[in-house]
Amino acid sequence: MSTTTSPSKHLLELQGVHTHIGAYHILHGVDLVVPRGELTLLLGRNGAGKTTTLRTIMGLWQASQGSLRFDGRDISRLHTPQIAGLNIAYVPENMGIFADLTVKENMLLAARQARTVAQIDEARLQWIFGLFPAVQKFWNHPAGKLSGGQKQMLAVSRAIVEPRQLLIIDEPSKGLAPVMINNMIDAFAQLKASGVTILLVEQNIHFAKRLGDSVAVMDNGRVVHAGRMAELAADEALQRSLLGLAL
Ligand SMILES: Nc1ncnc2c1ncn2[C@@H]1O[C@H](COP(=O)(O)OP(=O)(O)OP(=O)(O)O)[C@@H](O)[C@H]1O
Repeated sequence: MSTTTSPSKHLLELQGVHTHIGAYHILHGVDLVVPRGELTLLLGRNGAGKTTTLRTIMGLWQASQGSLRFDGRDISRLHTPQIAGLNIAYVPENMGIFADLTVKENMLLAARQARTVAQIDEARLQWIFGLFPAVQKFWNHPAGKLSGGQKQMLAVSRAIVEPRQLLIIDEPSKGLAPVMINNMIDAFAQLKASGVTILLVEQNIHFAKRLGDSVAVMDNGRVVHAGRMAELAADEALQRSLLGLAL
Protein backbone atom coordinates (compact mmCIF):
# COMPACT_ATOMS: atom_id res chain seq x y z
CA MET A 1 0.00 0.00 0.00
CA SER A 2 1.38 3.41 -0.86
CA THR A 3 0.87 6.49 1.22
CA THR A 4 0.91 10.01 -0.19
CA THR A 5 1.40 13.14 1.84
CA SER A 6 -0.31 16.23 0.53
CA PRO A 7 1.98 19.25 0.29
CA SER A 8 1.65 21.82 3.04
CA LYS A 9 -0.54 24.83 2.33
CA HIS A 10 2.51 26.96 3.04
CA LEU A 11 5.41 26.89 0.61
CA LEU A 12 7.70 28.66 3.07
CA GLU A 13 7.53 28.61 6.87
CA LEU A 14 9.77 30.40 9.35
CA GLN A 15 9.46 29.65 13.04
CA GLY A 16 11.26 31.49 15.80
CA VAL A 17 14.06 32.70 13.52
CA HIS A 18 16.85 34.70 15.13
CA THR A 19 19.61 36.37 13.12
CA HIS A 20 22.72 38.11 14.37
CA ILE A 21 24.82 40.38 12.19
CA GLY A 22 28.19 40.55 13.89
CA ALA A 23 27.53 41.72 17.44
CA TYR A 24 24.00 42.90 16.60
CA HIS A 25 20.93 40.80 17.33
CA ILE A 26 18.60 41.80 14.46
CA LEU A 27 15.84 39.18 14.18
CA HIS A 28 14.23 38.18 17.48
CA GLY A 29 12.11 35.13 16.65
CA VAL A 30 10.44 35.70 13.27
CA ASP A 31 7.36 33.57 12.55
CA LEU A 32 6.27 33.86 8.92
CA VAL A 33 4.25 31.74 6.51
CA VAL A 34 4.06 32.17 2.74
CA PRO A 35 1.01 30.36 1.35
CA ARG A 36 1.42 28.55 -1.98
CA GLY A 37 0.28 30.43 -5.08
CA GLU A 38 -0.27 33.68 -3.19
CA LEU A 39 1.46 37.02 -3.02
CA THR A 40 2.59 37.71 0.53
CA LEU A 41 3.67 41.18 1.56
CA LEU A 42 6.20 41.95 4.23
CA LEU A 43 5.48 45.42 5.59
CA GLY A 44 6.93 47.45 8.42
CA ARG A 45 8.79 50.56 9.40
CA ASN A 46 12.35 51.29 8.29
CA GLY A 47 14.77 49.08 10.16
CA ALA A 48 12.06 46.60 11.21
CA GLY A 49 14.06 43.66 9.83
CA LYS A 50 12.38 42.99 6.46
CA THR A 51 15.54 42.84 4.33
CA THR A 52 17.32 40.83 7.02
CA THR A 53 14.46 38.31 6.92
CA LEU A 54 14.77 37.94 3.12
CA ARG A 55 18.55 37.59 3.36
CA THR A 56 18.19 34.99 6.10
CA ILE A 57 15.77 32.97 3.94
CA MET A 58 18.36 33.03 1.13
CA GLY A 59 21.18 31.97 3.45
CA LEU A 60 23.01 35.27 2.99
CA TRP A 61 22.82 35.62 6.76
CA GLN A 62 22.80 32.44 8.80
CA ALA A 63 19.93 32.08 11.28
CA SER A 64 21.37 31.56 14.75
CA GLN A 65 18.18 29.88 15.97
CA GLY A 66 14.79 28.75 14.66
CA SER A 67 13.49 26.78 11.71
CA LEU A 68 13.16 27.66 8.01
CA ARG A 69 11.25 25.16 5.87
CA PHE A 70 10.71 25.36 2.11
CA ASP A 71 8.28 22.93 0.53
CA GLY A 72 8.49 20.86 3.70
CA ARG A 73 12.31 20.73 3.67
CA ASP A 74 14.62 22.22 6.31
CA ILE A 75 16.75 24.86 4.55
CA SER A 76 18.27 26.47 7.64
CA ARG A 77 21.71 24.91 7.12
CA LEU A 78 21.86 25.21 3.31
CA HIS A 79 24.17 27.62 1.52
CA THR A 80 22.81 30.29 -0.83
CA PRO A 81 23.54 28.43 -4.12
CA GLN A 82 21.75 25.35 -2.75
CA ILE A 83 18.77 27.48 -1.74
CA ALA A 84 18.68 29.14 -5.18
CA GLY A 85 18.90 25.63 -6.64
CA LEU A 86 15.51 24.86 -5.09
CA ASN A 87 14.03 27.31 -7.62
CA ILE A 88 13.86 30.26 -5.29
CA ALA A 89 14.81 33.54 -6.97
CA TYR A 90 15.81 36.61 -4.96
CA VAL A 91 15.94 40.16 -6.28
CA PRO A 92 17.78 42.32 -3.71
CA GLU A 93 17.17 46.03 -3.25
CA ASN A 94 20.23 46.89 -5.39
CA MET A 95 18.79 44.59 -8.10
CA GLY A 96 22.02 42.65 -8.77
CA ILE A 97 22.30 43.76 -12.40
CA PHE A 98 25.61 43.83 -14.30
CA ALA A 99 25.75 47.42 -15.57
CA ASP A 100 28.50 46.86 -18.16
CA LEU A 101 26.76 43.91 -19.78
CA THR A 102 23.88 44.15 -22.23
CA VAL A 103 20.32 43.32 -21.25
CA LYS A 104 20.68 40.13 -23.30
CA GLU A 105 23.88 39.12 -21.48
CA ASN A 106 22.25 39.84 -18.12
CA MET A 107 19.36 37.56 -19.05
CA LEU A 108 21.66 34.85 -20.33
CA LEU A 109 23.71 34.84 -17.13
CA ALA A 110 20.51 34.38 -15.12
CA ALA A 111 19.40 31.43 -17.27
CA ARG A 112 21.34 28.62 -15.65
CA GLN A 113 20.24 26.04 -18.22
CA ALA A 114 21.21 28.10 -21.29
CA ARG A 115 24.57 29.04 -22.82
CA THR A 116 23.09 30.91 -25.78
CA VAL A 117 19.89 32.89 -26.16
CA ALA A 118 18.62 30.19 -28.51
CA GLN A 119 18.71 27.78 -25.54
CA ILE A 120 16.38 29.98 -23.46
CA ASP A 121 12.81 28.72 -23.70
CA GLU A 122 11.41 30.86 -26.53
CA ALA A 123 7.83 30.90 -25.25
CA ARG A 124 9.06 32.00 -21.82
CA LEU A 125 11.18 34.77 -23.32
CA GLN A 126 8.22 36.04 -25.36
CA TRP A 127 6.09 35.96 -22.20
CA ILE A 128 8.73 38.06 -20.40
CA PHE A 129 8.89 40.51 -23.33
CA GLY A 130 5.10 40.83 -23.05
CA LEU A 131 5.34 41.54 -19.32
CA PHE A 132 8.26 43.95 -19.66
CA PRO A 133 8.53 45.40 -23.21
CA ALA A 134 11.59 47.47 -22.22
CA VAL A 135 13.61 44.26 -21.87
CA GLN A 136 13.02 43.48 -25.54
CA LYS A 137 13.42 47.09 -26.66
CA PHE A 138 16.82 47.51 -25.01
CA TRP A 139 17.99 43.92 -25.59
CA ASN A 140 21.40 44.92 -26.99
CA HIS A 141 21.94 47.99 -24.78
CA PRO A 142 24.19 48.07 -21.71
CA ALA A 143 22.01 47.50 -18.65
CA GLY A 144 23.69 50.43 -16.89
CA LYS A 145 22.06 52.82 -19.38
CA LEU A 146 18.52 51.77 -18.45
CA SER A 147 16.31 53.98 -16.26
CA GLY A 148 15.70 52.91 -12.65
CA GLY A 149 12.32 51.44 -13.59
CA GLN A 150 13.71 49.57 -16.58
CA LYS A 151 16.51 48.16 -14.42
CA GLN A 152 13.94 46.94 -11.93
CA MET A 153 12.03 45.26 -14.77
CA LEU A 154 15.23 43.63 -15.98
CA ALA A 155 15.94 42.42 -12.45
CA VAL A 156 12.51 40.78 -12.20
CA SER A 157 12.89 39.35 -15.73
CA ARG A 158 16.19 37.75 -14.74
CA ALA A 159 14.48 36.20 -11.73
CA ILE A 160 11.81 34.55 -13.90
CA VAL A 161 13.89 33.58 -16.95
CA GLU A 162 13.51 30.01 -15.70
CA PRO A 163 10.42 28.64 -13.94
CA ARG A 164 10.53 29.40 -10.22
CA GLN A 165 8.60 28.08 -7.27
CA LEU A 166 9.16 31.17 -5.17
CA LEU A 167 10.08 34.73 -6.06
CA ILE A 168 11.45 36.94 -3.29
CA ILE A 169 11.73 40.60 -4.18
CA ASP A 170 12.86 43.55 -2.05
CA GLU A 171 10.81 46.68 -2.86
CA PRO A 172 10.13 46.32 -6.59
CA SER A 173 8.45 49.72 -6.77
CA LYS A 174 11.17 51.68 -4.96
CA GLY A 175 11.98 54.96 -6.71
CA LEU A 176 9.64 54.26 -9.64
CA ALA A 177 7.41 56.89 -11.27
CA PRO A 178 3.65 56.22 -10.90
CA VAL A 179 3.29 55.00 -14.50
CA MET A 180 6.12 52.52 -13.95
CA ILE A 181 4.50 51.37 -10.71
CA ASN A 182 1.30 50.65 -12.63
CA ASN A 183 3.26 48.65 -15.22
CA MET A 184 4.91 46.71 -12.42
CA ILE A 185 1.54 46.03 -10.74
CA ASP A 186 0.17 44.65 -14.05
CA ALA A 187 3.23 42.45 -14.49
CA PHE A 188 2.96 41.07 -10.94
CA ALA A 189 -0.75 40.42 -11.41
CA GLN A 190 0.15 38.28 -14.45
CA LEU A 191 2.97 36.57 -12.56
CA LYS A 192 0.52 35.73 -9.79
CA ALA A 193 -1.96 34.39 -12.32
CA SER A 194 0.80 32.11 -13.67
CA GLY A 195 0.78 30.34 -10.30
CA VAL A 196 4.16 31.41 -8.91
CA THR A 197 4.35 32.09 -5.18
CA ILE A 198 5.69 35.57 -4.36
CA LEU A 199 7.09 37.20 -1.22
CA LEU A 200 7.57 40.96 -1.49
CA VAL A 201 8.88 43.67 0.74
CA GLU A 202 6.86 46.67 -0.35
CA GLN A 203 6.32 50.15 1.06
CA ASN A 204 4.07 51.43 -1.73
CA ILE A 205 0.56 51.36 -0.35
CA HIS A 206 -1.16 51.29 -3.74
CA PHE A 207 1.01 48.35 -4.77
CA ALA A 208 0.35 46.53 -1.50
CA LYS A 209 -3.42 46.94 -1.66
CA ARG A 210 -3.72 45.94 -5.31
CA LEU A 211 -1.60 42.80 -5.15
CA GLY A 212 -1.35 41.50 -1.60
CA ASP A 213 -3.18 38.31 -0.65
CA SER A 214 -1.58 37.79 2.73
CA VAL A 215 0.47 40.16 4.79
CA ALA A 216 2.98 40.08 7.61
CA VAL A 217 3.93 43.24 9.46
CA MET A 218 7.32 43.41 11.15
CA ASP A 219 8.54 45.58 13.98
CA ASN A 220 11.74 45.33 16.03
CA GLY A 221 12.86 42.11 14.38
CA ARG A 222 9.59 40.21 14.81
CA VAL A 223 6.35 39.64 12.90
CA VAL A 224 3.79 41.52 14.98
CA HIS A 225 0.76 40.89 12.75
CA ALA A 226 -0.09 38.30 10.09
CA GLY A 227 -3.33 37.93 8.16
CA ARG A 228 -5.16 38.75 4.96
CA MET A 229 -4.22 41.95 3.15
CA ALA A 230 -7.89 42.77 2.48
CA GLU A 231 -8.58 42.77 6.23
CA LEU A 232 -5.66 45.07 6.99
CA ALA A 233 -6.63 47.34 4.07
CA ALA A 234 -10.13 47.70 5.54
CA ASP A 235 -9.01 48.45 9.10
CA GLU A 236 -7.52 51.93 9.46
CA ALA A 237 -7.08 51.69 13.22
CA LEU A 238 -5.05 48.50 12.81
CA GLN A 239 -2.96 50.13 10.07
CA ARG A 240 -2.19 53.06 12.35
CA SER A 241 -1.25 50.87 15.26
CA LEU A 242 0.95 48.57 13.14
CA LEU A 243 2.48 50.93 10.64
CA GLY A 244 2.05 54.32 12.25
CA LEU A 245 -0.03 55.43 9.28
CA ALA A 246 -3.25 54.57 7.49
CA LEU A 247 -2.97 52.86 4.11
N1 LIG B 1 25.19 44.77 7.90
C1 LIG B 1 24.60 45.24 8.98
N2 LIG B 1 25.30 45.53 10.10
C2 LIG B 1 24.71 46.00 11.21
N3 LIG B 1 23.40 46.24 11.31
C3 LIG B 1 22.63 45.99 10.25
C4 LIG B 1 23.18 45.48 9.03
N4 LIG B 1 22.16 45.32 8.15
C5 LIG B 1 21.05 45.73 8.78
N5 LIG B 1 21.33 46.12 10.04
C6 LIG B 1 20.36 46.63 11.03
O1 LIG B 1 19.34 45.68 11.16
C7 LIG B 1 18.08 46.32 11.36
C8 LIG B 1 17.12 45.79 10.34
O2 LIG B 1 17.54 46.19 9.04
P1 LIG B 1 16.76 45.75 7.73
O3 LIG B 1 17.52 46.28 6.55
O4 LIG B 1 16.48 44.30 7.78
O5 LIG B 1 15.39 46.54 7.90
P2 LIG B 1 14.23 46.83 6.87
O6 LIG B 1 12.96 46.52 7.58
O7 LIG B 1 14.50 46.10 5.59
O8 LIG B 1 14.38 48.37 6.69
P3 LIG B 1 14.37 49.34 5.41
O9 LIG B 1 12.93 49.47 5.05
O10 LIG B 1 14.97 50.58 5.96
O11 LIG B 1 15.21 48.67 4.35
C9 LIG B 1 18.35 47.82 11.25
O12 LIG B 1 18.43 48.34 12.55
C10 LIG B 1 19.68 47.90 10.56
O13 LIG B 1 20.37 49.04 10.94
